[in-house]
Amino acid sequence: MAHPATVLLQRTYDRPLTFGTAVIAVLISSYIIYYRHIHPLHRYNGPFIASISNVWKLWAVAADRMPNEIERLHARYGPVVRIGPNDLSFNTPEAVTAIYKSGWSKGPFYKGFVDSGHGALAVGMFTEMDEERHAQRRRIFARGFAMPYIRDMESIIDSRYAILRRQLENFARSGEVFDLRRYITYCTVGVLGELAFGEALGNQRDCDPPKIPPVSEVLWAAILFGQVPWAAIQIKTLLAKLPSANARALLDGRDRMVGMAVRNVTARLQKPDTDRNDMLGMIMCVTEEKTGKPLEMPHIISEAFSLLVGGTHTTGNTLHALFANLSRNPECLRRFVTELDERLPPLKPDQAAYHIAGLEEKLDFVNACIRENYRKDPVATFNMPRVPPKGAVVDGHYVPGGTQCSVNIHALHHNPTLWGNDHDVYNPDRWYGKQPPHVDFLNTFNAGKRSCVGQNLARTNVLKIATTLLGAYEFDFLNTEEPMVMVSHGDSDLRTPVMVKCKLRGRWCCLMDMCGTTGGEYWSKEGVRFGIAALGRRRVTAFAILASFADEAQQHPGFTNA
Ligand code: HEM
Repeated sequence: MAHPATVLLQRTYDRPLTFGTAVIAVLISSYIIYYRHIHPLHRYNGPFIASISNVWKLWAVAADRMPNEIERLHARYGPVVRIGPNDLSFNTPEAVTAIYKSGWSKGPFYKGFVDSGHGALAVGMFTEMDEERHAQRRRIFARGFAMPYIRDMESIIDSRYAILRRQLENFARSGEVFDLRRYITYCTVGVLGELAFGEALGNQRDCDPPKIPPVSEVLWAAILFGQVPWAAIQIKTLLAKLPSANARALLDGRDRMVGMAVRNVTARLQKPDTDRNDMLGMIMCVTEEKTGKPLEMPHIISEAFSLLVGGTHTTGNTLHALFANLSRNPECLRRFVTELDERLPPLKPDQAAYHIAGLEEKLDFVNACIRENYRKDPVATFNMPRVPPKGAVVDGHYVPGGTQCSVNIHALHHNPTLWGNDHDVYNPDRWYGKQPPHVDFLNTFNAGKRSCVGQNLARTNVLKIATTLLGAYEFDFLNTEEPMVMVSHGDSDLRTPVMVKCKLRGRWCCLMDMCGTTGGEYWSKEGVRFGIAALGRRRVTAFAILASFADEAQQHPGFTNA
């Protein structure tokens, strides 16, 4: 009788397909058994598919649902969820402290942001995994993002707001309906361009959409690649071959944006002696701490790329959400405007916006509205994993070294144990009262040494634009019955338009163009303009000023000259 081993070999030889299938089945079962029952994260709950592959994360990003899905998983499984074979998600402030304030490095996810196959980009501040090199790079940027620099540059920032106001004043005059989001986007992109590159980006004057940096597409691609960084190049090749316009747009967006960064840096290098103290100029002047050499071109381009990605879409989207939230809460809008009227003097006729110095301190309810918007609709909503070098405890849970740990900002801001069951409701009053939520509950700009370096600029833009627009114009919001649809490519994007009609509010009505000093840059109420015209443009009389415009008129040089 033949030996059993010989029989088995003989059968294997006879039926190779069956044997092959059996081997594959054994390997797959062992893989699943390992990740489900032996792997150090096996005791953490989460979707089955997430425990054995990164397919769940890929799906959540591809479907634009990552933040909402993470929120849903926490509601189901509690404060810690396994969202990948080697990934844990948390949703508590204690976890924010442990993960982001302990100096852990960024996880392999961030390799998705480094160009896969494109020569121009090097590792930059945002993607740098080495903490020491990151700290050096961040020191370079520190001056450019500090509040004193932003105050110094305020007149340049305001020059962009002046264009925004002229656009709105044209709409006020024509009575046309428009989508406020568009004009805010052009303005915030313009501001970033001025500060970062010394020249406007995005063509604010002509409102030319192709000139807006395609940040959404870039983030979508980077975040998708980041879920499986070891397969980024293969995914890119696959996407390029798909007969899908969306896939093309994704890849084109990334290439277009790299192109924008290269163009801006090249243009800036050609005028090294410009007296404009922009951020790129600062970066070009610095030298690497260790070598004493100036930064090489791919590094400069990479930092320019980070500024474009980090600084444009985020600020614009925050403001879009703020206007959408206020328009759906008329009582909040009324209190916001009343506080502006009570606490701020009218803008002077030649002032495009309020000065940032002391502005926040003068306002309470306005700050609560902005803070609540940062809470309910944070825009940076991709998972931002950090990796402990060795085993650590996060919010009472043991985490082995090398695990990707993250607190999704949206999930934290919608954790019912922190905010109550009305976490989906826009309610600025939750920031009032004897016990407002702890400041650590809010993590819009993330925490620790890799938190948002541009937050001073972002906060400045949000506060100045919101106060100026709502102080100067009365908006008729037209589509407030439509639900606010936020889609997340990783930076949440308000898809619902903010359709408005606007008119100048009486107390802001400007006499400037009546006095003929600005070449018609400002608009005035028809009735008053009429009266002035009859009297001659430079003769502003008490008749024309009437009581409600007296303050503005008296501050205007044209008044004293008249
Ligand atoms: C409302 C507006 C903004 C929000 C919500 C926001 C949010 C964030 C968040 C959450 C991070 C941390 C990302 C991570 O850990 O992976 C970050 C980093 C960063 N942000 Fe912002 N940001 C905003 C505006 C800006 C602006 C205006 C700029 C530049 C002008 C900017 C530039 C950056 C850069 C360069 C980083 C990387 C910092 C580092 O790794 O050290 N951001 N931002």
